[in-house]
Amino acid sequence: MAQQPVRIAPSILSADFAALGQEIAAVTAAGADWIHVDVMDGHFVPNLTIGPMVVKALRKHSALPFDVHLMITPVDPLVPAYAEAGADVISFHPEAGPHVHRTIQLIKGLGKKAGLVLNPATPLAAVEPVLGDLDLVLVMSVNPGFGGQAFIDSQLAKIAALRKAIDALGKPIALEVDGGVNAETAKRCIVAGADVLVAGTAVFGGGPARYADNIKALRS
Ligand SMILES: O=C(CO)[C@@H](O)[C@H](O)COP(=O)(O)O
Repeated sequence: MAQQPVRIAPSILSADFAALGQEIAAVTAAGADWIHVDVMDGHFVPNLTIGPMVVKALRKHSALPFDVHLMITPVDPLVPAYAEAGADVISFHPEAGPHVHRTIQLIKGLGKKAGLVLNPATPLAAVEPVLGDLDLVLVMSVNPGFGGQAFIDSQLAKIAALRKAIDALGKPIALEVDGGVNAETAKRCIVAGADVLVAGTAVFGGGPARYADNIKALRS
């Protein structure tokens, strides 16, 4: 399926954690398309963030799709809790469990969209055998764990190769990029073929008065 109009998914990792409900409502009003929720377990990645109870509590603050990126291992035991909490898209890493295809089926069986995430050093080959089973592929353009890192240019070639593979399949698989995305790198991601941009610093920087302009700058 051809590249879709760009959707902007603010990463709430860069929001004010003391006011997450208001932050989500504010980016929703400012024109965001999805809400990106980074779930980190403290050992798959060196940071600890958001449990399913928090996702459930946040759900009522926006009607936008919740795009939940699970940076946890093992992943399968916690997928049902995030599905029940209100995730719409659930993405995981091929390194996070022994049976990638089974995890995709688990997510889809719960009525959710399934995504696979490629770290900067994870090759394209990790997604190829299951590409047709996915609703989304997320290319990490930083090593996951923290916001505010610099975009890794070498990931643009991976995005371009995925664009070709998705177009060849002709399926509506979203191609998402996350990490160091700002108005300048966003352009290069879109040219390479991305159609969902995750951004933390570039959306939440400057406070709520800037959110609408920040989102517009990324989209344009
Ligand atoms: O998942 C992650 C980091 O692990 C990202 O979602 C970051 O939260 C993006 O932050 P910026 O690079 O846009 O500041």
